[in-house]
Amino acid sequence: MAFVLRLGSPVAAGHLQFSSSPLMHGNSKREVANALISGFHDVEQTRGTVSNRGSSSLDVHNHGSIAYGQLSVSLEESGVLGGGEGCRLWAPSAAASAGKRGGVTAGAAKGRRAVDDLVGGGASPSSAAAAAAATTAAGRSRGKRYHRHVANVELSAGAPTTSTKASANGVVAADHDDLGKSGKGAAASASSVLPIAVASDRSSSSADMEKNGAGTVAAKLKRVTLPSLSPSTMVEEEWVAEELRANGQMGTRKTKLICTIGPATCSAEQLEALALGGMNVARLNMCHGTHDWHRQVIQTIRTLNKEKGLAVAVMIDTEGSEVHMGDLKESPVKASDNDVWTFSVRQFVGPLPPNTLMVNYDGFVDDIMVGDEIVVDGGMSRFEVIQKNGPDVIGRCTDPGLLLPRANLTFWRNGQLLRERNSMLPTITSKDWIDIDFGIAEEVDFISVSFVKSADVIVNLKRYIETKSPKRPVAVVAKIESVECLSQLEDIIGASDGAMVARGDLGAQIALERVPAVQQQVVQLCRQLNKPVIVASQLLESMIEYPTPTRAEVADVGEAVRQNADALMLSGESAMGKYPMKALEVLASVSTRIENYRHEDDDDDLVHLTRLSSEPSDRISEEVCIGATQIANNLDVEALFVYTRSGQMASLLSRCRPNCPIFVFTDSQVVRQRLSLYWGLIPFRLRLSEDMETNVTRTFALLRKRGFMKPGDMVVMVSDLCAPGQREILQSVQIRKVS
Ligand SMILES: Nc1ncnc2c1ncn2[C@@H]1O[C@H](COP(=O)(O)OP(=O)(O)O)[C@@H](O)[C@H]1O
Ligand SMILES: C=C(OP(=O)(O)O)C(=O)O
Repeated sequence: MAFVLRLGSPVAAGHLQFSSSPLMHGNSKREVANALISGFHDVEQTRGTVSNRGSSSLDVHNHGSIAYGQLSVSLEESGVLGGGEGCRLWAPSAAASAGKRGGVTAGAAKGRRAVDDLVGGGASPSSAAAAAAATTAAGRSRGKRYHRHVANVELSAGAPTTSTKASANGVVAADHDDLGKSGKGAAASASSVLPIAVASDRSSSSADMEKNGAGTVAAKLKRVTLPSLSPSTMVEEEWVAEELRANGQMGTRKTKLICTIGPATCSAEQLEALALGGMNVARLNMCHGTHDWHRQVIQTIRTLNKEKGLAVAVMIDTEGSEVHMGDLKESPVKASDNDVWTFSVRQFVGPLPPNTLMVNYDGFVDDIMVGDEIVVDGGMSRFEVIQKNGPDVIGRCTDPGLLLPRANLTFWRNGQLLRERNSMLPTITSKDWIDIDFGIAEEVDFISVSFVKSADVIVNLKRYIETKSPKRPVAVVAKIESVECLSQLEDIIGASDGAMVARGDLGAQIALERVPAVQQQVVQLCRQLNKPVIVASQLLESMIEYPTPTRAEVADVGEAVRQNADALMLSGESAMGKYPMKALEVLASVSTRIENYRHEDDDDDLVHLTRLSSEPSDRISEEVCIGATQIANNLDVEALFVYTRSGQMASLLSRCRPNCPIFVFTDSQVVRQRLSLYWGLIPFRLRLSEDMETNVTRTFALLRKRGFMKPGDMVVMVSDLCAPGQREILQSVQIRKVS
């Protein structure tokens, strides 16, 4: 059976307990603890009028090879869960403890709540997203450990009042023939307390639970108080306080998130909300806005990093020699079937004539012929060229749709992409060089280059950056979006510091059905070549307008996470959409859930990683990281630690995609920011000592205070720092317990 928290459930002051469910059998203590803690945070976020400022405790223990856990939260006041959005599911419940308790079902999960169904409660068959997630997980489980991070909810104190009962309307109540004696009692008392629905899960009966020793969980639990992050407890030792200030609050999500900043997100408050909501990199598209506007955003992010101890990196994205429309008087404009529009290379001063669009590429009128097709934004709308008239090309709309400012334009003849003089346009235009100089001067972390067609352009740009800014290199990311680059992927990615699958323009240059395969190929190649990879464009496109994603969008995000991409990027969703914060939340929650399912796929992943270098010192670094990952996975440790000045060892560890988080300690904020883009890395800035033991003590203290670690946790440490008094780099792997 499944008890599931329902949005708007009344809960009474007293004790709220989350227990790990029998479906978590076989999970590690860490996974159980993470699931419970994440459940706790979910309740915090959705608690509505409930105050859970009371005490909380987490108990996790092993019973044989099986981990069990319980999280207790005491509520100071009665109230209603959920504040109008978000409903978290915990299921199933088969615990045998007596007393009043209640679980309530999600009922018909809709919209946003469907995303939350990915928690995997399995109690909401009406939710397509939950079904899709369940299918994916089941399909990938291959009979191995089956991670379902679910926990049940029991309410074990304080009888609710009639009024709270009445407020939980619309909840389905059903019988369940599998209820064991205690389960039935629980359900009966629950329904007298709170309305419930019982979903079937025959594999997890209370008998199972008892057989596995859960009935005695409470008696055996080792009690550990949840770490508090209140400022008063942070300042015992001055240097720890300093490190904490420098390193802010961070999560353990492995997939990194990039937000394009635009009018919807450029204020200091909005940027702070994004940064605290999990944005790892802020992207500025140089197609839009002025340098003054971009500078303001960059400065705000730098200030935020300093004041909040964050490491949000900044990426500028060049416009490139894309052919696109100009700005529109009003936006967006709709082109209807058979409408006649003029595409002109004239520079209009003042308002545009009706049904007229400017085109930024002068050669356009020479390249194009009557009968060709003009495709806007990869298919948002289409026009057939019916006439050429000096600087104007007249097109009749054959496929109605929206015209957005600066929308990309491609030209097709007989079903083939037109590669006339437009294909000879430079990858980096004179405007782009000015933007690149701006980026270097503003000390951005990444420059992503649009429409890369060969590796040369990347090599030249990197050389240019090195001469302009020898002390502070800026990483160069190649955008994979032109048809020409597909035949040279290995050279281009090899020459770059990372790649972006820019699916928007890519989908305008190749058949749409090829895009998923190219995405997978680029993601895999980047991992082989040890370059971070970003999956970009239309991940949550519908959230530009609507507060909830479509099921298909959730599945797309899930697939990119499953492929182990380093980062996901929001474009219009965060730049000019109505719900930038919600879009970021969806990326964060879907990534976290899908990451939990990913381990089963990766058992022999490491074996198939090609070796990167034949240089002896590089070979040693690689093997050290591969070995450390294997140890960490086999021992199921809580975390990997890496001490690094350049970030190289950290990137090699990220490439191994270990099961646990990777805490990186570096003394450079620049390196720390750059590492923000890499999968699984949680970079901290630390004054690195030459004495490794000092570093170890400091990092233990830092992570204990942060609440990431507790005494006794096992970690695997990798270091390439110099030994005291020695010049030679000493690479080491240690297995340590947190003291
Ligand atoms: N700096 C900005 N100023 C104004 N609008 C922006 C800015 N950045 C992005 N946008 C808006 O967000 C949309 C999506 O962003 P993005 O995908 O980066 O650009 P594009 O659509 O040009 O490829 C843009 O079409 C534009 O409407
Ligand atoms: C990310 C992309 O680039 P831009 O936003 O510059 O069009 C894309 O085309 O997918």
